Amino acid sequence: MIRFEHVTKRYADGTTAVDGLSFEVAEGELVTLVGPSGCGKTTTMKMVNRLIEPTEGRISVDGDDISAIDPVRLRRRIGYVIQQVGLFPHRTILENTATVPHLLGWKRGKGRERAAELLDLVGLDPSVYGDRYPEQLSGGQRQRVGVARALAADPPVLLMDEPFGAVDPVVRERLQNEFLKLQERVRKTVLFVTHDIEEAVRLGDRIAVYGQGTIEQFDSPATVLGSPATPYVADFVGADRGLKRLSVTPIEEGDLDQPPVVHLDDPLARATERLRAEGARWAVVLDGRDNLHGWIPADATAAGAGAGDTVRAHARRMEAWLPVGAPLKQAFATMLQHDAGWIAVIDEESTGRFLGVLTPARLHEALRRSIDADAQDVPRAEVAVETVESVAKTAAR
Ligand SMILES: Nc1ncnc2c1ncn2[C@@H]1O[C@H](COP(=O)(O)OP(=O)(O)OP(=O)(O)O)[C@@H](O)[C@H]1O
Repeated sequence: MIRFEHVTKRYADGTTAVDGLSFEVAEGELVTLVGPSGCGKTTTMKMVNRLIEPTEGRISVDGDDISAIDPVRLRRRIGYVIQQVGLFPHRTILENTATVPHLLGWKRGKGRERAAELLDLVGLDPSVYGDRYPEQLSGGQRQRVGVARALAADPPVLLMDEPFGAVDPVVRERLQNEFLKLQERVRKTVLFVTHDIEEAVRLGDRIAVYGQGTIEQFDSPATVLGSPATPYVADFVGADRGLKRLSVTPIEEGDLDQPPVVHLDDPLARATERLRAEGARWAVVLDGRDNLHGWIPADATAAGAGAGDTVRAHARRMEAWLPVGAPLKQAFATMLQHDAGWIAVIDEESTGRFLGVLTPARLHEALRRSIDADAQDVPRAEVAVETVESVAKTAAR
């Protein structure tokens, strides 16, 4: 879909920012360009929408040589999201989002309708945020508007230059998760620039690791982490690649344990009796729709329970939970944050249906699974084997 053939960019002062670059991004693929500051990532990206012209070589989008396409027309086929978002301060969020449809000459109503749809898609209720101005939004919300605006005219290609670089790490991780879900639905061909290897491995179907103006390795995240092509890549990927593997390995349903489950309206005496009979120290508490409510200890009856009590009166809320598919790293961080021996895993934040619990032992197994799967592609000796204990030590340092 996007193809670079022997592309070089030399600036007027003689700086060679990009040197003989050749690579391809397939349709619907998300490729992250990662590397240290000044290695040529932004130059690469800006050549795709002709904000910068190459000195040599050829770039094509969907088979068309872009040097033959009028830059303004070209940019309308390509969504562009940057760190500074660049929203118009005196236009509402809805108007900002409808910028490209407006430029394309869509009827006002149709453009606004599309903008509202897109705001919804990035998790901003248009009836709440549509009439606000950019300064009335948080940094993370403004980034979402940037993504919505870039998608408004449904371009096949999306260029994203450090789009989540300016927000704090927690918001950043949330935006990354949301963007991955969105990408599953819209399947754009994406070039994504970042200097953060962790972001690169989390988001990319493939990663291009840049040296100085050249690509040192272009491969799947697992291969880049498990089998760096050069000492430079190994150094850039870093010694803590076991931790990064935690970032790219999702929690799967098969990783979960099934502890005893009770419901809010169950009689307390019966529930605790059952736990005692099963030798369990606690049970997960669900509401009437099988959504996670919390947990209850086996000795709840000892804590001054009345005869007619239900589980509801003694259940404790559960803060340590995650949706399935979240990275193991987040599970590990959640366990540490809540000082929890296990965390609950639910279907999706929106439905809340309880699926099971993840324990440290199961987390360890999941990590092994990821390493073993990877070892099929790369020599075993190359794979860093991390245990939960060693990861915990690294994290504690
Ligand atoms: N207009 C310009 N004139 C001269 N040199 C430039 C120009 N723009 C960029 N460069 C140089 O080209 C090289 C690549 O810059 P580029 O912005 O592509 O890097 P980058 O990898 O995106 O860096 P960062 O992560 O800091 O944004 C750098 O050495 C930079 O100083």
